Amino acid sequence: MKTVLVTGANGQLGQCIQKIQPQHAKINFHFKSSRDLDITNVKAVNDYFSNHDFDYCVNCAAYTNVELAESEEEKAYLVNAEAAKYLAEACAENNVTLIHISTDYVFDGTKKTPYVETDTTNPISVYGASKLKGEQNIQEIFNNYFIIRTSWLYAEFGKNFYKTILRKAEEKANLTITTEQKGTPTNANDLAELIVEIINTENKNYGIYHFSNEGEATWYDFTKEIIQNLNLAEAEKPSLKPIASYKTKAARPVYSVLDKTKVRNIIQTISWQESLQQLMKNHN
Ligand SMILES: NC(=O)C1=CN([C@@H]2O[C@H](COP(=O)(O)OP(=O)(O)OC[C@H]3O[C@@H](n4cnc5c(N)ncnc54)[C@H](OP(=O)(O)O)[C@@H]3O)[C@@H](O)[C@H]2O)C=CC1
Ligand SMILES: Cc1cn([C@H]2C[C@H](O)[C@@H](COP(=O)(O)OP(=O)(O)O[C@H]3O[C@@H](C)C(=O)[C@@H](O)[C@H]3O)O2)c(=O)[nH]c1=O
Repeated sequence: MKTVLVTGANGQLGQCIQKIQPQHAKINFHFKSSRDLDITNVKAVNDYFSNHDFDYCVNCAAYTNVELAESEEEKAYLVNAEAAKYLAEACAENNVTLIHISTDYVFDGTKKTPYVETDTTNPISVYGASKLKGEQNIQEIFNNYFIIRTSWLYAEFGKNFYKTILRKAEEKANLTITTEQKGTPTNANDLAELIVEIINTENKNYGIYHFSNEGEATWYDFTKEIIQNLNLAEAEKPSLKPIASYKTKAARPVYSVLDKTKVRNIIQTISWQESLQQLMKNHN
């Protein structure tokens, strides 16, 4: 039996892990929402670790509003960098393995081929910079971590681009979506499977890993695929127009496809289209 703390458990990824809990009876999960355990409260974190005997901490807690982070820099760094340090310190102190999630936005997007784990980071947004600082803080403290960088997460839970498009489709809004960035949409349910696989196999190959679904897409391509999979007659579908750029406060990498060679030693990866279709078959 392994005992696992999941922080930020009511977010998108946290809920995906909660969903598969019944299939993993050998894991004793402690799901903690932001209300139950505020990871920026160092005393609360240390007390919680002292009172339990965890094998793993899966940190799903984060400040994820890329736009708002530009004007709430302090808050973004507190959650994404400082609190990641508190968790790493508590993990080091209590001999707990930390599974921490990071992002493709740690890169600047100037590469033209998939990013490998050792590529130079150079975030171009506050969110990306705060997540990178979180990675660095963890690495300075100990070695027993998995930092999983992923991209463009979506699921049936929480707030994400996929759900925004479903809502707009329902409203029959006219969609104008950018072709400026290329990355890989990733079903957060697949990331949840990877995390549980690491725990179940007691994988000790610590380090940074890149994980996403396979293939590449622009946000426009992703939207087109979502609309194609909607259970609606053609006439009922929303109109969709590609645009060169969509005005935003935060800059986003124009290219952020991740190389999955390393993570394929742990889990098989599937194409983003296949994973999207599976999700939409079950939720439409
Ligand atoms: N979403 C995406 O597209 C991507 C996400 N990632 C990373 O994946 C991870 C999971 O993201 P995702 O599930 O989508 O994010 P969500 O925003 O859906 O969930 C984050 C959760 O963290 C909680 N949280 C925020 N502050 C604190 C705090 N101080 N203490 C405890 N909990 C807190 C939030 O709670 P509340 O709502 O109550 O504040 C929320 O439930 C994050 O590390 C993110 O950076 C990486 C790439 C892509
Ligand atoms: C709503 C909307 C957005 N866009 C553009 C804006 C932006 O360039 C792109 C993506 O929009 P979003 O703001 O929803 O996505 P964004 O918040 O940038 O998503 C990111 O979230 C963080 C947490 C990550 O870690 C990243 O991997 C990535 O998933 O789509 C349109 O072109 N049309 C629209 O109607």
